[in-house]
Amino acid sequence: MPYVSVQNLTIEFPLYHLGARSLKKRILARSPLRLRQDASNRVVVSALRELDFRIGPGERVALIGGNGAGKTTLLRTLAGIYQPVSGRLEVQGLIGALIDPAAGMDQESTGRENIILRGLFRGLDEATSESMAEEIGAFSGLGEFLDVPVRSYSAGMQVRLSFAIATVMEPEVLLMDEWFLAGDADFRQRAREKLERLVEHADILVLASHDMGVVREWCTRAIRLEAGRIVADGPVEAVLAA
Ligand SMILES: Nc1ncnc2c1ncn2[C@@H]1O[C@H](COP(=O)(O)OP(=O)(O)OP(=O)(O)O)[C@@H](O)[C@H]1O
Repeated sequence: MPYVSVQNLTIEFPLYHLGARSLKKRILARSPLRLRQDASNRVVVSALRELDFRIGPGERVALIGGNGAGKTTLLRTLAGIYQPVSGRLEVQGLIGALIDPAAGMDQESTGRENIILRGLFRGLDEATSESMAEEIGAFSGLGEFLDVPVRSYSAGMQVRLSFAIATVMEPEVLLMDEWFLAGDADFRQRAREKLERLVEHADILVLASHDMGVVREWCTRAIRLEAGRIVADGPVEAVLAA
C-alpha cells in the first residue's frame, strides 16, 4: 500500500557566493531565524526543520503556510528532487509530481518524444507509448507544437504537457503545487474532470496551496508550516480554525 513516511527530516541550502567574511558576519549578527553557519562555516538556509509525519492511503493532505514557510521545498523533497541533510524519508508508490512544469522533461526532445519516453520508463511497450502520445497530444491541445522541442514551449504549454502526462501516468502518490490548478480558463475546464479522476485514482494527494477554498475542496487533512517547522497537523477544519 502506498505511504509517505517522514522522520526528523531537515533540509538546508548552503548559500555560496556570499563573498566577504564581513557580509557573512553581518547576516549572522542579525540573529536570523532561518540562517545559520554549518560545520564547514558556510551560511545555510534552514528550509525544513525536524519534520515528522506519516501519510497513509486515502489521505488528501494540504501543505499550508505563508511565503517561504517551506511548502514547495517539502513537495520537492517528497519527489526526490532534494536530498535531506538529516532524517529519513520513505515514499512507497508511483510518484506523480506536478511541481515544476519543466522537471523531468528533456528540453531538446519534442513533446511527443517526452511522452513516449515516460511511457517506456513506466514499462509500457513502444506501440502503447505511441498511442498514449496521441491521446495526450489531443487532450493537451498542443496541436502542432506536440512535434516541436519542449524548449520552445511557453510556460503555459509546459504546464499543459506535464499535466497531460501525469493524467496518463496515473500516479499513486500525487504531489502538486496549486498553480497547476490554475492555467487558462479553457484548459482548466477541460482539465477539471481529468484532475478529479487523477486525484481519485491516486491513493495519496499532497497539495501545496495558499487558497483555503482549494484546500477545503480537495483535502481532508492539513499540515501548517511556519518557518520550516510543522505547527499544526490534523483535519482541515481543525487546522484552519487553529
Ligand atoms: N534553492 C534554494 N536555495 C536557497 N534557499 C532556498 C532555495 N529554495 C528555497 N529556499 C529557502 O527555503 C525556504 C522555504 O522556501 P519554499 O519555496 O519552500 O517556501 P514556500 O512555502 O513554498 O513559499 P511560497 O508560498 O512563497 O512559494 C525559504 O526561506 C527560501 O528562501
